[in-house]
Amino acid sequence: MTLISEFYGQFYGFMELWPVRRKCKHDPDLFCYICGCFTTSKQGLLYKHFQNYQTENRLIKQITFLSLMRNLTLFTEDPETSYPTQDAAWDRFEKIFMALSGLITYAPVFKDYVYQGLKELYKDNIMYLELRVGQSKAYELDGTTHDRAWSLEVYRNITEQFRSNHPDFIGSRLIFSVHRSLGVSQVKQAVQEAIEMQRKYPDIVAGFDLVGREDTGGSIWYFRDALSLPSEIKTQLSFFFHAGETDLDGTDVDRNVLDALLFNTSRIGHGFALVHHPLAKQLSKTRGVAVELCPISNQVLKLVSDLRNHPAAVLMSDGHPIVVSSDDPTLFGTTGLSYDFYQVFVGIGGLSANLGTLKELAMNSIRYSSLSPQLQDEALTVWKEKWNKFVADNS
Ligand SMILES: O=c1[nH]cnc2c1ncn2[C@@H]1O[C@H](CO)[C@@H](O)[C@H]1O
Repeated sequence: MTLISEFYGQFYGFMELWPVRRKCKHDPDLFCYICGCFTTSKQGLLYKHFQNYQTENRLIKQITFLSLMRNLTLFTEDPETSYPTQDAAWDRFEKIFMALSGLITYAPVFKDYVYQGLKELYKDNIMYLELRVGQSKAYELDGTTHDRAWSLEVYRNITEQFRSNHPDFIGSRLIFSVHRSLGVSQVKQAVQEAIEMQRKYPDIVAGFDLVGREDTGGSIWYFRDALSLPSEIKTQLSFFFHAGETDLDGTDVDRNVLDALLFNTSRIGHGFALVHHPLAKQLSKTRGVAVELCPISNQVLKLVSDLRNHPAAVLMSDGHPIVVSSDDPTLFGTTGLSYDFYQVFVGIGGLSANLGTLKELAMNSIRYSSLSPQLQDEALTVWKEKWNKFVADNS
């Protein structure tokens, strides 16, 4: 993650010279990212390159690196031309995820990726992380794949290793996510798996979510049979639904915010449409269901251009519970969470935002986390010490 965002600016000019569409030499029927283009293959072709990487010459290695920079982020100097519509932005966004999947699920890379990710967040003063994880399985070069439990143990072991080197880091918990382009039975299977994993790894599995573009995927209501499974079998699975990430007022998708609340969601991802639904807005406030606000993501994916007009400005002035999140910082060319905090503070909060706003937002991240009340208290104690030092050092 750090690599991509730190080096991107430096190499951007040179990368423009690199031809865009090239056939992959490893599979001439497809285009691929390292050779310079998007593939339609589901898994991406990156794994093929690892097989030959050691023997490639220096120039090829450099080109590989530059191609990765160019193709694996949405960063562009002229977003209005590159992404004229929401469709264009989402199209490229999803393709990048497909390609990244082939890269980061190669088992040794995956372990390093998790560690480097934690390092980058820690450098940005993040003490605790709740991360949505997808369904891709880790693989080895001989073609074998690892099961979900293997990935969960990697997350757990790598986080423990990180904590032993950084004792003030509290830890990370995972939200199982499944793409909303799948069918009801596949989502039901994923819910079943999330229930099993939560039973086996209660310390790190926080719950379940549906991801992907709401405007083109299945609504929460569409998946109602799958999502009812936990209550049918009388078990508990927390939901952290993406809901209302749309500006299509009055559609089924727009009503996802209501259905998320009816399914007792613990937080609402984005909740951009929440202000259009007074009842949902009130329910979410009184139940303490925080909105995960991702300002940079909303801007890049073209839900809002001027952040002063972001619906969250209404939520903030109403004292609605809000947590700030970064969504997919690598893809947006940012790192950590500070960029999003800046946007919330300066853009959405406007002139009435002050030190108290930052304090409230930072504490919300702990208050509305999936940590137990006891762990939240412990985390708040550590956080308060850091906050007092920050204020003292800067006053
Ligand atoms: O802001 C978002 N809204 C909806 N889906 C998202 C967002 N960010 C990422 N993903 C989804 O997560 C998957 C990778 O795990 C991607 O396929 C993308 O659809």
